[in-house]
This record gives sequence, C-alpha cells and structure tokens, in this order.
Amino acid sequence: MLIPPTHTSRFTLPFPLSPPPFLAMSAAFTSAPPLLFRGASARAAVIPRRSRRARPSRAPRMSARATAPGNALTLHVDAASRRYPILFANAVLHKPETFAPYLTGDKALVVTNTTVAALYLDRVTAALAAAGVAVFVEVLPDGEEFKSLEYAAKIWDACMRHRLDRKSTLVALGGGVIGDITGFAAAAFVRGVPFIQVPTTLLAVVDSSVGGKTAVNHPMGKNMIGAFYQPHAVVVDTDVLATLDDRQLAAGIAEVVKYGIIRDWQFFEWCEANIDRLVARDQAALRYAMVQSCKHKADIVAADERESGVRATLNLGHTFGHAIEACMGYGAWLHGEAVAAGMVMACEMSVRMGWISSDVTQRVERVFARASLPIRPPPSVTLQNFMTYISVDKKVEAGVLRLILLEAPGKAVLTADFPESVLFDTIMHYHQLYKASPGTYEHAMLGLPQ
Ligand SMILES: O=C(O)C(=O)C[C@@H](O)[C@H](O)[C@H](O)COP(=O)(O)O
Repeated sequence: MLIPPTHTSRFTLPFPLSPPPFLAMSAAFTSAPPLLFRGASARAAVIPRRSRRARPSRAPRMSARATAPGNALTLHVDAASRRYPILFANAVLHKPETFAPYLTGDKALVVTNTTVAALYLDRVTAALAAAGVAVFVEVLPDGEEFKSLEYAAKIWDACMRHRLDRKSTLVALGGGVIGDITGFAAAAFVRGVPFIQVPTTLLAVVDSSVGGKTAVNHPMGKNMIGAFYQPHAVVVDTDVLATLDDRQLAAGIAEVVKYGIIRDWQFFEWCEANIDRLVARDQAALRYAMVQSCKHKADIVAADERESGVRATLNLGHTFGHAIEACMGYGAWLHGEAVAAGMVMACEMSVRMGWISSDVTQRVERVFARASLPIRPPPSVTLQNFMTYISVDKKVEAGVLRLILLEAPGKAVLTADFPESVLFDTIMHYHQLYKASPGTYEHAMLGLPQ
C-alpha cells in the first residue's frame, strides 16, 4: 500500500477511473491507483521558483556552438552520453558527403513512411550507396497510430533479415513518428546501433530529432515504451519543408513557440511579430525559428539529458496534449495540435494559480490561432478521461502528479505545488466554454475531431 507523505492530499476523483471506450478491455486502467496531490501549501516546486510574480525571462545564454560556411550551419549537442552535430543546409540529401562521416559499418537501413518515401527516399539511398554502404529500406505506413511496438518489430525484422550488425547504421527519414520509432529500434537492436536523424517535418527539426527521446506509444499513454538514445547526427535539409502540408507546418510552429513561452519571452515576442511570415513559409523567418529552437533544445539537453530537472520544462502542455492524443485515438489530432491546446490549458491553469496574468494566455492563444492551431481541447475528452491519462503521465512520481506551469512569461517550472481543484477547474472551464457557445468553441478547434 502507498503511504503518502503527510503534506500530500489524496486525489478525490471517483476511482476506479473508467477507460475511454476503445480501451474498455484494458484492466490496467480500471485498477489504477489514485493520484496524489501535494496541494498548494506544500514545499513542492521541483524546479525552484523565485517569486510568484517573476518577471518575463530575458533571452537565455545559449551554449550550442555554430560552425560551417555559407548557407550551411552546424550546431552541436553536447549531451552527456554523446556529442553530435545538427547540420542545417539545403539540397544535401543526395550527397554522399552528407552522410559519410557518420556511417560506421558496411550497411545502412533507411526507415521511412509511405509519404516521405515517395518524395525523398531515392536521393537518400543513392547518397548512402555512393558513400559506400549496402542500403536497405523499411517503409512503414504514415501516422502516429503506427508508432507502436508492432511496427518497431518490423524494423527489427528488417535488421535481422538483412543481417545488420553492431556497426550498421539506421537512418530515420521522416517526421517525429519515424524519428522516435527508428531511434527506439536503434537503441534496442543488438543493444544499440548508430542512427542518423533526417527530419522532414518542422516539428521533427525543432523538437523530436534532437535530444534522444526515442519511443513508441502504448494504448494507455504516449511514448511510454522508449529509451534515451542520442543519434550520431541530425541532418536538416531545409528544402524538405517545401513539401510539408499546412497542418504539419502549424504543428511544428507550436513547438517553436513553446521555446519562447518556457524560457525566452523575447523569442515569443519575435514569434508573435513574425507568425504570419512563418505560416507563409518565409525562408528567412523559418530558418531563424529553426536555428533558435534547436539552440534552445541543444542547450537544455546538454544541461539535463535524462530529464531529471530543467528538461521537463520542454513538456509544457504535453500532459494535457498527450491525454488528448491518446483519448482521441493516436493520429486524430497531430502531436503539435494537441500540445498547442495543452499549452493553452497550462497557461490557463497558471493564471488560476495567480502566477501569470490572463493577458499571457490570450497572447499565446492569438499566436496559435493565427497559425491555425487549436486553442481548445475537444469537448469529448471529459474530466475523467483527462485524469485517466494524466494518471500515467511520465512526470508522475511516487503517485504525485507534477505539471509544467508558468511562473512568469518565459519561465516554466516543474511543480506539484497546486491544489487538485485548480486542475479540475481548469479542465472544466473548457467544458463550460463549450456548453456556453459550441459554435465559437468549435471554431477554436479548427474542424479537428471533437
Ligand atoms: O525533448 C523533450 O524532453 C521533450 O519533452 C520534447 C517534447 O516536445 C516531445 O514531444 C517529447 O517527445 C515528449 O516526451 P515525453 O517524455 O513527454 O513523452
């Protein structure tokens, strides 16, 4: 039996929680132990806060170093387990020299999806072959719903079939799903083979390809099965963004804006001022956004590779967002879309805690709305659904729920220092908004499944 610390209040929502319909067979949910809440009075901020009404953050000093001539740019990620480059260039996917420095053995397996294969697979396989390795290919279906153990096993089958060995390289050519599942397959195959990230979505460039979080989803929770496993290189060919559809572009913009919200308010203000350029794919604006985002990510990963502290702030909005993704069925909402709505919810909760003014939430909502991102959770995800998925969030420790909230504009904090009522009220706020004005609410969800 779990004995909670004395200052921790027990979670009071009725248990056992009911699973959403598509998980009705899952006994694991119905036997879930209660979450614990520390409550607002306890000493609980995991990353210490200075004062409740802290000032907006100034731009942090970033350590990622940039090298490379001309239009090309190389940043470095100094993770504790591996140092590796993020290469920015254009029109480089067909060039053997793009990959050659990072290939170790005599074989490479390119993992991609059906959409990306049609666009870029030929040039990547040609470049790898010209770099001197035997090249094999595994093409997965496109979508978050395929980021599962079943599809990771297909990658391992391919590794076995083609007799890959410890020096062989896996190449993840695609967006976040392909990067995460391939990285996970690389981490586990013969206990670890080298892999190269070749992100083809904005979200993968600015977020998932950097930092070594690899994983597959479990029906009960997003990214629940995975490993911290850094790539040997991240190759960003900025030309690939030209083929990205508008929805995918917006999903990436959500993660770009996140860096401003969590640690660099000046960058948020730059995003506010330049959101129309980003949406219009202005090359200079996109490049600036990508480089700034990767610098932030590299900086955080260098400080805290395995998320024992500051790295958790990258999870702003993810507790709510992951609940939306899992509850709606993986793939119904894109990750970036769910996280955008989740970030709005986290801001709203921070307002209710009295830590930031409502003006901050409104500004975040305006930027997301201009990028055609949802700023409301779907009404079909009930309070109980939210709590069911939140109960398996990776930031829950010893049964205590911890969230990323804002203590100031540009200053995120990992904290258990909130009463459960504020969390419930925040979630219920959206249900009340929906009831009061379904039409307006639907507009704020932009036609996504409800
Ligand atoms: O790199 C990180 O750390 C992040 O949390 C970045 C997130 O934006 C990303 O979605 C990540 O995959 C989420 O990780 P998880 O641990 O919440 O599953």
